[in-house]
Amino acid sequence: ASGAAETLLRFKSSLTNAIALSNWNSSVPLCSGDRQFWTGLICRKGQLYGLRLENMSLGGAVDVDALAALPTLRTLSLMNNGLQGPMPDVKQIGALRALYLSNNNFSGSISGDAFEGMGNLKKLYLSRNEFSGEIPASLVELKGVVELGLEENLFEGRIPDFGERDWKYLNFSGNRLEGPIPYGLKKNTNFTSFLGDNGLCGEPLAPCKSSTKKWSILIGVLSGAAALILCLVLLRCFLRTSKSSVAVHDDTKTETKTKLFLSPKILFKRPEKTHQYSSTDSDDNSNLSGPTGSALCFVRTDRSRFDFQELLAASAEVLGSGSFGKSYKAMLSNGLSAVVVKRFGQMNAAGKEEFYSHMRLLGRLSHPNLLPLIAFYYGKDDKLLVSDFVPNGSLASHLHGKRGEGNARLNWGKRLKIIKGVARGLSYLHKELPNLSLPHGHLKSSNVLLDQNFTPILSDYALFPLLQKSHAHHHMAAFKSPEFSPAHHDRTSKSSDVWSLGILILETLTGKFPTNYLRQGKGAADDLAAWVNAVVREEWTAEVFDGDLLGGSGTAAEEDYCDWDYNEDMLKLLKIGMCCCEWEIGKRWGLKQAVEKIEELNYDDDEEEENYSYYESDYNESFYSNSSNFKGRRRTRTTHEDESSFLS
Ligand SMILES: Nc1ncnc2c1ncn2[C@@H]1O[C@H](COP(=O)(O)OP(=O)(O)OP(=O)(O)O)[C@@H](O)[C@H]1O
Repeated sequence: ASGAAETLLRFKSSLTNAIALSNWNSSVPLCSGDRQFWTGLICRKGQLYGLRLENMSLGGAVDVDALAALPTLRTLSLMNNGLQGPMPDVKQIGALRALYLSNNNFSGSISGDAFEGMGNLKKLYLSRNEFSGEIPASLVELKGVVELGLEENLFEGRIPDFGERDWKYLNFSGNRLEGPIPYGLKKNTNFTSFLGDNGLCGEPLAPCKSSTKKWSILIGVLSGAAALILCLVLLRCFLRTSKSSVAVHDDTKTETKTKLFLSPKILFKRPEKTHQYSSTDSDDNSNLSGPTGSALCFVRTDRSRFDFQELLAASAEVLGSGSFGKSYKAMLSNGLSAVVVKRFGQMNAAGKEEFYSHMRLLGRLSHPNLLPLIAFYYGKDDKLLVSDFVPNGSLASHLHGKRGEGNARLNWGKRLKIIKGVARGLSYLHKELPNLSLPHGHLKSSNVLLDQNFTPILSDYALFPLLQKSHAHHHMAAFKSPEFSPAHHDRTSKSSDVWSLGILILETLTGKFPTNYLRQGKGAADDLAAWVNAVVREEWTAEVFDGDLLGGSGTAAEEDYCDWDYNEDMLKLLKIGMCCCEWEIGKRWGLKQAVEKIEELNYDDDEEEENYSYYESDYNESFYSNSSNFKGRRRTRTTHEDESSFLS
């Protein structure tokens, strides 16, 4: 084996879950001309030029010593994996031109000299890890770097002065940086590059307050606070003497307010209100007639408006980091409405005109099972989409999240209600957006939000035309369908949404997280649909259902299956799910058929469901006794007089 092959195998051995690299084999050459024989290699003129090991679910730490022994290596991408540990000592691979480590679990501070001597580096992406501490000083010395992605880490302190450059990409957003934005960074950047960094100021954000101004504000605040305290003391004395219970009530109020004020999650706070991106909203929709300025554009007439400054000034918390960027919940200053701002960093597939017209299209959609788009912001690198906050979590959090207070188990009634709503919302999208190849495209359980009544509300729909293709291919649910193969022609179609619906149904019935969400194209042995198929074929059908759904409390292994119960409609829904998950598109059900079949299923009123009245009223013994396909067993309940006859 060549030295490079041995070195690569050594590097591989430091990784965990390197299944995607199973064809790395020392008896096979690495490259021939520009062709590579090992997965993830980039070859140039018969030599190893780069490693592109993205989206492979790789874990473990990076063996930089091994990589340093590859003298021709110029580009290294380990993006979108689960790699851990501190920042790898990349200066050992001094000739690198591009380094992509985004979307991993790297953490800790990066030493100041981490990039010393890497004079060839042009692109550095460390986004969406947990790097902390200051931005390393050695980075500033690398004058060739024109693409720098540091967003969504925990960097703190000031942004160093990189001098003037023609930045092709620059992003510091979603960190804990503070202080003035250096002058040189104003060129080719806009404020989205700094969004979410509490404490940054200066162009393109609001101006920094001068220190004299700060002092006068401080003095003003202090004297105001002193006056307030005096008033409070007097008020308290007065209340004490009049009615003690009122004083107790006041204390509680003060405590709540303090907690809110001290919350570390205040992200959008900005010092003052004047920068060039203040809203240009008018009362009509004229700002949507074409791409005008950099403003928050409202797409609906039925919503009260707020301006960008209000959004920036809102208290906000991070809801989570998805495949496209972070989502923030922001409480508007009216104190009543909460909105969600989702930042998309890979949304440059459409030009500005096309983007605006797509937003207009989305703004016209209206259905009880769709999350309405309220407004958007169009920036060169980042786009922001604003929608309502939906208060009851997502289907994913209810199925797979922690059990406990506020996260009651989902009974059959709720699950069926959710699936029905999802089917209706999806069917509406297919009807209203006939020209889109993927009317939803990203249907999965974290994009099914639930309101207080467990009405499902679909989010992140119809975005495919806007997203960079390669990013969409890696992340969107439709591209996890069997008809998509990264290496071949993309055969996804509207039917891929049906496949996603099928997976969602199976996930909802089994309570299992579909590994399908993590992988592109054809699944393997752990494919949820394949698992369900196998279990049903083996007639262990009761085991397929989530224990919670059947009234059991533990996992399948812990349960006594004689205590389990399922009903005819659950089986019908299981079948619908399986028919939607057919690998062959020709055999797969169409959406219309799936929706019709789902609509035929019944559920009782939620309240009754909670009391298990379902089991009393809808129990269909003849189905169970006649069914030879399924081992139906009834949950042992003292109220069932006919228990023994069923089991015998
Ligand atoms: N409008 C909303 N109201 C309430 N929660 C929301 C809203 N939008 C998103 N969330 C929740 O915020 C979290 C992050 O959402 P986000 O859409 O960014 O990522 P995701 O759904 O996990 O992945 P993806 O980006 O692939 O859709 C998720 O738990 C999601 O359920």
